[in-house]
Amino acid sequence: MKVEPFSLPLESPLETASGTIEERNGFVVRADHRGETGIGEATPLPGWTESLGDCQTALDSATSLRDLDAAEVPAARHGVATAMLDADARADGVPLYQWFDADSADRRCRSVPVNATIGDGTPSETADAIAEAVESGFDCCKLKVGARSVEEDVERVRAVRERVGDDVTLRADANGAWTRPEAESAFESFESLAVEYVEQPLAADDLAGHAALRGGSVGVALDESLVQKRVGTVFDADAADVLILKPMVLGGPGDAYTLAMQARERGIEPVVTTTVDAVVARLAAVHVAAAIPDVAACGLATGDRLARDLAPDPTTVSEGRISVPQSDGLGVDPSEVQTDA
Ligand SMILES: O=C(O)CCC(=O)c1ccccc1C(=O)O
Ligand SMILES: [Mg+2]
Repeated sequence: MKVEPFSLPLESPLETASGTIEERNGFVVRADHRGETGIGEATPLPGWTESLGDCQTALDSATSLRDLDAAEVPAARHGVATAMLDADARADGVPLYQWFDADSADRRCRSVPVNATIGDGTPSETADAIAEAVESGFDCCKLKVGARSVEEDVERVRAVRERVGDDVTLRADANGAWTRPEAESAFESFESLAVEYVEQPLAADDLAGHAALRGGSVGVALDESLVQKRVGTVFDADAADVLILKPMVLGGPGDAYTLAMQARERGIEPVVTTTVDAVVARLAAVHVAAAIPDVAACGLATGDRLARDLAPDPTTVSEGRISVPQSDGLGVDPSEVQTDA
């Protein structure tokens, strides 16, 4: 196994209620498996995964995937798991999304729907950013809330709704910022603004609070709660309409795919997102989404936030969809991946 560090600045930092993401540091992993060299990416995100140092330590000492615990070092595990899956899918001559479910291996998925991701900002900045996204083809936009008062966030969503009309699906992501009364007030206002769902309105450990918010027209999506709680506990709490699945946070593409299928069985809609990663991990997330039949719009259109990348991006985003590479494996040529770009 070969592990190389990289550091990539963001061209447009993402402002959220739990801080601003300004750069992404991680490791490219190359692993020989079944006669192929697969490529993976471990890009830890402080607060969501292990630290960069712990990720490096785990990668340096691991000899196989089994040495890497999804709950302890999810990003390191993601890096190795992705490299193995890339090699597996190459060895079997299929794009990675087809490799996840052998029973429907001839199902073609050429693109998946995506949402635009809009950070915090004033009402007019937010309306401008969403109008621009809609102009470039997105019909589903997610905006970050919770960094300012609920009144201001409601004003932002109202400004957006007035600007883009009723045909655009709007989602919000509070990143755990609200108290129960704040969330109740936001949900009440968001009903008339036709917000589809709110991601993580309350603190990650407040499953009962999330369960109590459900039942109206605004859905509850859990994201950070999956980091904090066992998935069985989340399912048992009946606290979510939607589960946000981040392969980097969950220990790899295979773990995320398995969770997506478990969610579907329970009537919970899976939504796959990146953690604003480099191209290798973004592709892994695209393949997870493509493996889910009729997947809802996913948070995969984050590539253009990076100022530079590890390799050319084979995907394109247009008309609110991201293309899915159809070549074997992830769809990136390992010889084109450079960590010193
Ligand atoms: O879901 C999206 O649209 C993009 C991904 C995203 O918002 C995100 C990116 C990095 C860290 C956390 C989050 C999040 O969903 O909270
Ligand atoms: Mg979220």
